[in-house]
Amino acid sequence: MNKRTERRKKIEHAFEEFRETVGLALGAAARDHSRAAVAHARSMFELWIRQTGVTTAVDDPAFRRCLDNPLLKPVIQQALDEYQGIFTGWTGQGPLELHRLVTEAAPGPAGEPWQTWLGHAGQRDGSGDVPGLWRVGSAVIDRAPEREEFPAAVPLLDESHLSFSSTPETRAQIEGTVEGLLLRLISYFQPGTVQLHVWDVAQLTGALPGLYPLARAGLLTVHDPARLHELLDEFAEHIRRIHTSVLVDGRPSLRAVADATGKRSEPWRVAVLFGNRTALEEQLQQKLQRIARNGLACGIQLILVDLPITVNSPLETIRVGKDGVIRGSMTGPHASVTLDPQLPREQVTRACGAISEALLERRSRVCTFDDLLPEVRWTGTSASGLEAPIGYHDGEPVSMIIGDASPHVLVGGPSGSGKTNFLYAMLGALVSRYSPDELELYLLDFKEGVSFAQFTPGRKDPSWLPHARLVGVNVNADREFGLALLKFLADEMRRRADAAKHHEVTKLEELRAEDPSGRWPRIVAVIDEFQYLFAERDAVTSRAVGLLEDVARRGRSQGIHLVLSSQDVSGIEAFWGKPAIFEQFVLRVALPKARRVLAETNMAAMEVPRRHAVINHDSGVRHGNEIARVPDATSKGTFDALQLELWQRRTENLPEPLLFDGEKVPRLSTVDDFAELGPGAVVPTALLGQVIDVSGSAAKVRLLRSPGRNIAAIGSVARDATSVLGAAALSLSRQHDPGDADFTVAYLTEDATESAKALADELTAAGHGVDVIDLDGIRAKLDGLAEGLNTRLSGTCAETPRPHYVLLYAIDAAYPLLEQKNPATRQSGLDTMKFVLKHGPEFGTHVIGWWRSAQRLKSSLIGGALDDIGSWVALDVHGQELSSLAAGQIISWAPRPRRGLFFDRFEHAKPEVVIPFDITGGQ
Ligand SMILES: Nc1ncnc2c1ncn2[C@@H]1O[C@H](COP(=O)(O)OP(=O)(O)OP(=O)(O)O)[C@@H](O)[C@H]1O
Repeated sequence: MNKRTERRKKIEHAFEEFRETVGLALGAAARDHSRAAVAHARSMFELWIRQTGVTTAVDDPAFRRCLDNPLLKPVIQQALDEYQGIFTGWTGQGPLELHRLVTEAAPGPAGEPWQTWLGHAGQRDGSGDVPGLWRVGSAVIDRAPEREEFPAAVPLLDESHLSFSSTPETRAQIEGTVEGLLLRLISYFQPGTVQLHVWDVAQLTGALPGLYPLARAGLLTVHDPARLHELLDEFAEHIRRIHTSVLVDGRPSLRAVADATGKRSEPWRVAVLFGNRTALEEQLQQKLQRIARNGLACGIQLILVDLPITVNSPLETIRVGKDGVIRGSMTGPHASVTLDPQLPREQVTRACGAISEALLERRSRVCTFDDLLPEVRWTGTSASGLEAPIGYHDGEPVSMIIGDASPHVLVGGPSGSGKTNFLYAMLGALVSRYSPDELELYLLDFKEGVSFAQFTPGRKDPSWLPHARLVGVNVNADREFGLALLKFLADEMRRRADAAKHHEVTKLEELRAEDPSGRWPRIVAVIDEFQYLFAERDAVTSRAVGLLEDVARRGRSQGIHLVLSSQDVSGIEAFWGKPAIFEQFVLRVALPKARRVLAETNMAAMEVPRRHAVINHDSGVRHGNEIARVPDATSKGTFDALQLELWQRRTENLPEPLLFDGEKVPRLSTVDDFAELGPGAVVPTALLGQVIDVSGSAAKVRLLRSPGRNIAAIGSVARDATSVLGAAALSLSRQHDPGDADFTVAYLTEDATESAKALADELTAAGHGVDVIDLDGIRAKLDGLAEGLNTRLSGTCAETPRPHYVLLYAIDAAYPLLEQKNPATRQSGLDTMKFVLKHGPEFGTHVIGWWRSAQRLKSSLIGGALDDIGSWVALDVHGQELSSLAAGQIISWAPRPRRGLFFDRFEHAKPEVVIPFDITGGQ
């Protein structure tokens, strides 16, 4: 091969190499380009997936084409792996856990499907656990790898308000959800525990028609579209009331009170307000905001539908988006909610009907007297007050509290409205809770009839009420008895105040703490038909008003409480004229159609049905109204059975209550003051009758050996006058040993004969010397007495004079005889009588005489001799005839049967009423 050829080959080879090298370089570049292009495509693809979301991307048809591209597959796979990785904690676990939580927080009708509860009335009373959540539907997390459902629920009652916003297309669906939610609420609790209020801006009726049967039982109120302000005002007032009367001890909410006391005292009020997507006018908006802010603590729950509002309180929302997707604040923005389907209309109506029925039935269930009584008797302590149920409302007890905040009670209602029955129910509830050491009762009934008499032992029923210390019946003619009771209470109040002062405290509660061994029961004084006490414009009324004012104002701190009952409070001028008294009667009880017991604008008593009462612890203002059905407490087997049971429980040493029966004439022999008399008295005391006081004491005249100690019975009523003389003689007789006293019994008219002789027989039987004389012997007797006194006056007799009681029956009948003068001495028999009256007492000779008129007494005792009658009992004699016998004071006294006016110049400032004793048939 030549050189040329060789060189050529070399060149060709070099070119070959060059080409090869260029080819290699170009191939590598193309490969790099293609690799970069794939990487870029993958990155772009990944970016797109990330931006769109892998789950959305997977659903995109354009995207689906890329799924087959093997170059992009790994990108998808990686995104899907990552996405699955993110949900590993959720898938399978999350929804299950939510199921568990909601089942726990929303038990029974709060969360279960309607088939298990719709149509049955709930049993829970709201005091125990309240569901934390209430189901509205289900939800799914939009982008979860598995579309696993979980329940969607919202907190309600006490926790949060709820707001829905819908689209026009979904409004009906939202209404269905609201209906379902409300049914869950009312089916969970006892009927009455949740009350519904519905307001729809657009329509008078229409919203939630399935619930209308609830209105029958007052569980649902549909409000007028134009009157939202009324509903809001009502709620605002409710909030105020709860704050001023229930949340008074620092507890922040009704829920807190229920947790502490174990009792939900107020129903929940749920207001469902349907709007039209425009805001309310400013004023309503503000009211609604205030209610939203303060309502939850007071049991008010708002459910708003399409009512735009911003609130500064917990508010859950459920909104339907423009895309039709429903989202809730509980489930968050990534979950779409499927609301539970609307409940079948027919079943809803039927269920609401059944719930209403259940409530009406429970309300009408006759709560019995026994329902008012505690299972265990006498366990209550009255240190800080008295509290007892007196009736029921919606099956729940309604209590009354007598204590520092509501010390006195005013009960009103027309005749037949049930006042007496109410008082029995109240007393039954109290006496079964508090023992006689905790509570004492003073019971006064001005009504004709003897309704309180059953508290004392009777002939048929020996039992008596252990708490009763005093029972007054048939006292309408004896207003003085009301006065006596008030006086007793005022005295007791002072005694307690002194004891408190001694222990350096001011109130009964503190006194009891300082003096634990002392007996300081609360005292409740009940005066039925108390208007009789103020019936006249006289001294009794003015004294009663003064005492009542004192007790009403100061009794509260000393544990002395008044319960005044009347058929017509408005007629009691004396009472109304004294607002200071009236204000103290904070607790008002109005029976049906009662007038003026409650505040003037409070008409509740006009609407309350028979056998119900309005109980108001707020001086009768409207927001304090509580309605109670009062059980029958007067039929056989109610109060009487309780009394028998408590009577058997009483301690041995408990004394019987004192009975004052205005219709009964007290027997001398049964009076304590008589029984206590015995021989050896330093100053003999004559008992003339029973005075009207709380201890049933006798009118006493101490027969000192001093001038003026003679006694006159004045008036024409033989029965009463002879009683006065007889009781005086018999009581004096007991104070002398047989034979130690002399009695003269002079009967000078026919109608005195029988009683005078009977008395003489009794005195003789007691062993005393008795000289019985008639008209024939009177002059000689008086002359003899005068002679004896003369001897003593002249000092010729040194013997101690014997007590001598001279009983002159109708002495004025002997005046014609006595007026004749003794020709020798020029003295008349009347002069002799005056002499005996004047000088007798100093020597133990006391005249106890009956003059048949005041005029006759006065005419025979002219010239200062009237002063020798130091004490008297006037019977059918008018007040003005008596002034000269009572140091000239004006005496207002209108005679009344079986009553006398007693005055003892040496003891009394004013006369007092007495009841002449029954002394017939011996003591
Ligand atoms: N809650 C009730 N349940 C059953 N019966 C009742 C109830 N309240 C009242 N009664 C009955 O109604 C009647 C009248 O009641 P009550 O005597 O208590 O009325 P009142 O207002 O005291 O009437 P009055 O002033 O005329 O005496 C009585 O027969 C009583 O038994």
